[in-house]
Amino acid sequence: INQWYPGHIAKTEKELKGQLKLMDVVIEVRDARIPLATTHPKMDSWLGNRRRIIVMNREDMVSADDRNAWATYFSSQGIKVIYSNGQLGMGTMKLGRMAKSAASTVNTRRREKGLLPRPVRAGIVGYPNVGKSSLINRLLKRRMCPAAPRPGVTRELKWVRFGKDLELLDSPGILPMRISDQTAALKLAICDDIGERSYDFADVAAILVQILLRHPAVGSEAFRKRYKIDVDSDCGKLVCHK
Ligand SMILES: Nc1nc2c(ncn2[C@@H]2O[C@H](COP(=O)(O)OP(=O)(O)OP(=O)(O)O)[C@@H](O)[C@H]2O)c(=O)[nH]1
Repeated sequence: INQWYPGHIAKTEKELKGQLKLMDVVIEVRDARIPLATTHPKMDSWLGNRRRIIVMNREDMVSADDRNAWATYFSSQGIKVIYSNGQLGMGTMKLGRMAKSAASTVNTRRREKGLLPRPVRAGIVGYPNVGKSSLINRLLKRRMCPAAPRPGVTRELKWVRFGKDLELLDSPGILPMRISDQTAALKLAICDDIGERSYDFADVAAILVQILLRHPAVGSEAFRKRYKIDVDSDCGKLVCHK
C-alpha cells in the first residue's frame, strides 16, 4: 500500500493541529470494525490535555459481542466510547450531551476568572471516510457537509451552534493516514476506508481471502457454499482467480 506524499501528510498534520487548538473537546470518530487501525499513534500527544470522546461509527457493521468486547477494552483504559450509526443517526443525541459534560470544566475555569460562560466547542476528527460528515449532519440534523462514499472530500472551517451551549466545528478534521503501518493499512483497504488508487486491488483481495480461509468463523467451507468453488489447499490469489 502506497505512502501519501510526505508534503501531503505534513500539510494535513499542520491543518489538524491548528483545528485541535480551537476545540475544548475532541470527538474522534473511528470505524467500529477496525478501531485500532483508524487512529494515529500521535493522537495522544496532539490532544494534550483536551478531553476526548471516541465514537465507534458503523455500529451496524459489527456484532453485539464485538461491540461489548471493544467497550470493555476501552473502558479498562479509562476511555469513554459511544457507538453510532452515521447513516441512521443513532447515538448522536447522547454524543451531544457527552460533549457538553466532557468540557464543562471550561466554564468552571472561566467563572473562577470572573468571565461569563461561553458555549463549549467540540470538533469531530478522524481518518478519511470513517463517517465524520454523516455524523456532523446528523448532529445538526441538516445536510451541511457533503457526505460522500469517497475518502478525503471535506475542508474549510466554520462553527455551527448546537443547542444553546455547544458549538460544533462544521467541517471534520482529517487525521493523516499512518500508511507506514502496513497491517493497519491493509485493514483500511479491506474496509474500504482508503482510496482504491493507493493499493493493488487484486493483492488486497487475495490477502483478505487468505485471512478468511484461516478464520475459524469462515474457512473454506464458507467459500464452497457461497461461491461453489473448492479451495482446500489454494492460496488467496488462486481463489480470487477461480
Ligand atoms: N454502514 C454504515 N455506513 C456509514 C455509517 N456512517 C457513515 N457511513 C457511510 O460511510 C461513507 C463515508 O461517510 P462520510 O460521512 O462521507 O465520511 P467522512 O469521514 O466525512 O469522509 P471524508 O470527508 O472523506 O473524510 C458514506 O457512504 C456514508 O453513508 C454507518 O454508521 N454505517
